[in-house]
Amino acid sequence: MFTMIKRIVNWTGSYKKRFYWGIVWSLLENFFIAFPLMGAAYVLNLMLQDTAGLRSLHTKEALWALLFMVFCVLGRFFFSYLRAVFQESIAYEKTAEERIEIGDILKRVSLGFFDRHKTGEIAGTVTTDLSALELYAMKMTDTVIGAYLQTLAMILCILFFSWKVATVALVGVLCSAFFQRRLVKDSRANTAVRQKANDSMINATLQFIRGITVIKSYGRTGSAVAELQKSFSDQRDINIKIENAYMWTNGLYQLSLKLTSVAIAFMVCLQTIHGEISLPIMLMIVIFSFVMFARLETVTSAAHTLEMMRAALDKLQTIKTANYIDENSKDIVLNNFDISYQNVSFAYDHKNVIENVSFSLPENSTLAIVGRSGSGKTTLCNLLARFYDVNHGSISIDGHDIREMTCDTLLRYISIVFQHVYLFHDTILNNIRFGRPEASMEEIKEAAKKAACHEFIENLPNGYNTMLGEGGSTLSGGEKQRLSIARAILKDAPIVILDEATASVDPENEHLIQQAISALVKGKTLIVIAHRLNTIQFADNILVIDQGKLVQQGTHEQLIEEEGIYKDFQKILNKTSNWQLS
Ligand SMILES: Nc1ncnc2c1ncn2[C@@H]1O[C@H](COP(=O)(O)OP(=O)(O)OP(=O)(O)O)[C@@H](O)[C@H]1O
Repeated sequence: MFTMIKRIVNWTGSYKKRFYWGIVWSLLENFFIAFPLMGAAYVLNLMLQDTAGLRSLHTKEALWALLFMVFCVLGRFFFSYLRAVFQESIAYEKTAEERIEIGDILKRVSLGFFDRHKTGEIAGTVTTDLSALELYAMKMTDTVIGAYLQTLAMILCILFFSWKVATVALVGVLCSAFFQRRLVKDSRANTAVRQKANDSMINATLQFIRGITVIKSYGRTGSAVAELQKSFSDQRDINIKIENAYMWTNGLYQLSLKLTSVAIAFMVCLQTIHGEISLPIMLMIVIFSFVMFARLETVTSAAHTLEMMRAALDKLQTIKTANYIDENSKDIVLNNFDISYQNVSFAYDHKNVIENVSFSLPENSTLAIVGRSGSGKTTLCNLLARFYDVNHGSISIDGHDIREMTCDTLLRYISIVFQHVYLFHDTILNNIRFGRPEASMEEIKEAAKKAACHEFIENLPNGYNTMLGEGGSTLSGGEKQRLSIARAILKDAPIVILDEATASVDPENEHLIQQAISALVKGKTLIVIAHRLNTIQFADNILVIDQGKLVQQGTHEQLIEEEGIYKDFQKILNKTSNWQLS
């Protein structure tokens, strides 16, 4: 438990000093809880002496005692307030910083990171885990530290009157610590399982929501819901298992503290009978014995919650220690946009996908990449955008290896239109503006006109301020595609990567999209992943990729004369005008 507290303290980073000051205020607060009891014992002592006729109790003495108690109550609230001011907002401030930092990190890691860590896992860290830290990190550490400080303050007060009773109290606390350690051990073992069940539940839920159209269209609602329900019941089972384990050990812990209270009361009675301590002191210590463990009794639940946070901190650590893809890169100003791939090889984990590919693409020219589905076309483009880094060879622009450039710099020069368009749950205006946040309304409308989407946007009830569903779900495929092209036109980057995706739209939309694409690529260095040969016949250079290898290259006229994949594709195209390569 204390290692966990140490971890949380380290996690607070620059707020550590405030946390330590909080402990000082907490200690003082606890002394001010113990002092009134001592004051009450003192007054009681005087009253008993008065009753026994040994000395008379003066009103002045009673007033002073009353004043002292009021002072203690005020002191307690003052230090409690100071502790709250110093400590309580730390977790909120820290988690806000963490969320911003994670956003930054996720922007700079390779896409391979997202292959290794599921979306649910990352979403769980940013939402559930950080929320748990936000809500409980400070509260639980305060509960534990406060409880031990209060017990320490009370034992020190008892020590002032009887070292024997103080020793009994100390031994009792040490015994209870044994059960508390056991509880922490159980919690630690179960937390990892619970965390896994939690991530699986988030993943299953996300998958269910994302795949809802496929699930419905295949009539698999029953089995999909069953899978979702399984993740919910796994989560329930592990929670019940944790609670059961907790109940027993916690029961023993509470019992040890109660027995210690009884032992203290017994001990103090014996000492009173033997005349070692007076009756008022005995009463004070008996009161102490039942109050001193009140906060300590809540420690197990705090320790349990703290252990739950261990997994959250572990997951946070995994994200925070992820390698930036552009760790040692810098901002480079490019003067031209000649692109060159030299002996490029790449593997996802251990699966070779690109093998020794070399080609060059002069500025302002058009390169088309064709090949069967899964041949590596998208991967070749992803390497240019540094979504992944090459394993061997190099890619350069204007003679600079792209690994020397930060992703932000590199991506300033590149616009990508993906085959699967993603639009944000935001207004149409902001979705287009994403290409260039500082763009004016006129520039946005101009880009929309070029991308042949101004008209349909204007016809919407709220025009450019229309809110889109998540992923652009409220628009047709063709409309989404044109909006994404408007976004790229607005960005006006000198290099354009186009995952050509007009195959699945109707002829009218195809015409509009082609019109939008022509506006986008004018005067740019263009790489187009061609799904249909008839759209790339005018490319300056065509690469034919087969199983990650560059097997042919040349113009359409040259390739059509050669025996090979390209000619075969052309034959198929001639046979059926609707044929798709991928
Ligand atoms: N993130 C990934 N992790 C592991 N393997 C991947 C990943 N992405 C793609 N692959 C594999 O790499 C190979 C090349 O994929 P890529 O998407 O580059 O092909 P493609 O030619 O663009 O295909 P398509 O035309 O169907 O889009 C495929 O075998 C694919 O299964």
